[in-house]
Amino acid sequence: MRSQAINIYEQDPVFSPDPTWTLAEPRLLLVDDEPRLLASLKELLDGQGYHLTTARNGAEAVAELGESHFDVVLLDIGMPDMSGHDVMDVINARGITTEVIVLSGHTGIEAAIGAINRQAYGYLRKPYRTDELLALVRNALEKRRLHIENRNLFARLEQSEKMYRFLIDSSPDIIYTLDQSGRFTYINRRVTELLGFDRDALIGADYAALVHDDDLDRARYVFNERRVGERASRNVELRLKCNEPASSERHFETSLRTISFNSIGLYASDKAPSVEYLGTYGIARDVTEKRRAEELITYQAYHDILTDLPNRALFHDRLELALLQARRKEQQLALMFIDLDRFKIINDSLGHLKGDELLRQVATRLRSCIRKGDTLARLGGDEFVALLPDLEKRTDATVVAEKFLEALGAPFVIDGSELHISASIGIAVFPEDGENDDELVRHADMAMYAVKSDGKNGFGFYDRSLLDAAHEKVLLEQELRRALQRGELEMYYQPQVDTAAGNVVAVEALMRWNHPRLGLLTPGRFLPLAEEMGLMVMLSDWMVDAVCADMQRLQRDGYRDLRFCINLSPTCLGRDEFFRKLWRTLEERKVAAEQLEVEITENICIRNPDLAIRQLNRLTELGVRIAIDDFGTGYSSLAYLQRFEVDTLKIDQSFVREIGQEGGHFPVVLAVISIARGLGMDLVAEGVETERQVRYLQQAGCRVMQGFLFHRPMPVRQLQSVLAGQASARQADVPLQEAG
Ligand SMILES: Nc1nc2c(ncn2[C@@H]2O[C@H](COP(=O)(O)O[C@H]3[C@@H](O)[C@H](n4cnc5c(=O)[nH]c(N)nc54)O[C@@H]3COP(=O)(O)O)[C@@H](O)[C@H]2O)c(=O)[nH]1
Repeated sequence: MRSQAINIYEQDPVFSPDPTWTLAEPRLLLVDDEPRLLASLKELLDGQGYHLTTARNGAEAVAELGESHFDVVLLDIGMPDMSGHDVMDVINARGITTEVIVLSGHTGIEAAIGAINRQAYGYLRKPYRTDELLALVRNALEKRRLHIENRNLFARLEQSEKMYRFLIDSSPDIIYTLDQSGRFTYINRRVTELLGFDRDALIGADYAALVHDDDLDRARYVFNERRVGERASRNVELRLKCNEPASSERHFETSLRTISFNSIGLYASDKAPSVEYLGTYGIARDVTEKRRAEELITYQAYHDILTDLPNRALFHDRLELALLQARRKEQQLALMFIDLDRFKIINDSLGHLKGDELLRQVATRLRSCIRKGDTLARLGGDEFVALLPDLEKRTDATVVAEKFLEALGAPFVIDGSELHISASIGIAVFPEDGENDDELVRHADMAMYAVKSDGKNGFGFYDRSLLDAAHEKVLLEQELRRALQRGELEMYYQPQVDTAAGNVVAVEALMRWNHPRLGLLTPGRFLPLAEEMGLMVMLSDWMVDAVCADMQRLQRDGYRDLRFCINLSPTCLGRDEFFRKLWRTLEERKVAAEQLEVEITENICIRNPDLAIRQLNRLTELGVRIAIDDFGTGYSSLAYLQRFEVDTLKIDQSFVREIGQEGGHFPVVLAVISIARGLGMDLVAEGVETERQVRYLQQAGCRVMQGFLFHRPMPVRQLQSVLAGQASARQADVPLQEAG
């Protein structure tokens, strides 16, 4: 509500009430050049309740009239300097409001005519009768009183009219009246401010000049409203045209405003409305901003703010509708679940602002691949869905999926740097792969996961076998929860061999699940599930216990220098509790922290490098060694390697696997070896499977190796025999190479 302090009296002095317009003590001016007559006149009027002022000639009278206000002037005509007529001319010329009674010694008619022509109230010839004079003065004062009352009444009327106009014109609403044929008879100033129309030009114009063509039908009821009271039109919203005042061309409609109308019929009499219908009176309130705000809220409720794509809610609405139509027309429709590969890593390493920019660019590219009737929505994070109604055949979805992958294939430029990203797309087609909204989404999601676990960057359709896999997953989840209590988990150990000395210097602890139904499962089958289910902390705690127990056992066997390497998930490293647990267990088992090495991957520093570095330093303080696993495959900055103590670099199996042909050159392997040397770290090559690899690595300067060529991961009992065999072989001086 706008408020504005306006003094309407200031705008027009006519409406100021005159404080002198009161007859409490009437003011009389007595003018005569004959001092004796002036004195007797004064004496005559004294004691009558008047305020008397005297003037001895015309000039004095004019001066008094200029200074004070008088209700009645008793004026002599024949004065030497200035006649009574001259004084009256001054009174008339200056617009002085007073009543003049002429007192004349002249006997001729001219003096009387002159006085009457100058609007004298009365004329008395000298000598006059006292009672006659007093009566004339009283009558003049009565006329004066009536005049004052009239003026005050008029001023009040003018004032209230002005107040009414002011209120109507400063109303935030458009207020109007129409005649019986729908033509404006009145409209307030607000119409100009709001719609840009000249209000005078609108008077006499048909209301239709203002109304948007599409709303004319509804407008008819509002603008021809004959009803009054409760039944009259209330809060009817119409769109009104706006006039563009600045344009030199006659550009009539430039935009629209939404206006809410309340209107009633206007009748000549309040009492009998049906008798004489005059037209319609209405108040129209601008609700455009309210409407826009509501529209924005609705838009935001159904759209993803980052990409401007439909969100989950709108997507489900559209899917429901599309399904209704597809059922009715017996058509197919495709639902595609699009999930970006490795987005989390990119987002964590580059920061969320760049991640957001990437998502925006991805959305733009995906949108460019679909047709008008299709819907692309963002469900959240890096998950998009596409809905393709009117699908002629299943393979049409293939074309769109290929387009999506191709569109994402070109590099993205974010802040001047090039970025590559791919996507895994799962497709479910109605009615074959799902009958309803929920089923289709679930099945497309399953198909997408299948693509992910099949190497990502591709697309695949849902089929029943995926459902079996999903059931299997649910089953596995339940079994994993029970695996710990049932003692089905077991630690295996894979030796790391110093190929120059020929002995096992360390073992990597690798978890196994002796699954009652599926046999021995490697971590790839159940650790991601455990991570997803939030069981990782529990499993890690169990692993630390189990490894420390085995360390103690082997220590008792005499292997005090054997190093045990454990894999640690970032989820565990972030917990303070883990350190207490590790320290307590090492204490209880009486094994040296220096015998333990924690393998982490480079990515551990991506999400929260400061926390990771703090925690790694705590491990070092405990005496535990740190190894970087899969070095060279992740996303790390060498700068991080200098912020905590790294004891060992492990050359990743993928690099070792490349060492194929004899005499070849494998620069990544050489680079990792020289980094380790340069930073004074130990080196382990993992995944060594061939003699050729051993030779190359040895020549390049890497002595310690781990791989199937030497040993596969094994249970602790088997490890004990390997170590025992190694000890006796050394005694017999037999070269170390496992037989099986
Ligand atoms: N947080 C935890 N993670 C764990 C734990 N135990 C294991 N893991 C992680 O699982 C990854 C896979 O382990 P696994 O399936 O046991 O595979 C290891 C070896 O069996 C395999 N390997 C070793 N030598 C060879 C070889 O010559 N060829 C070949 N194809 N594979 C080989 O490599 C895995 C060990 O590699 P790495 O860890 O990179 O040294 C495992 O990598 C852990 O990340 C656990 O208790 N907690």
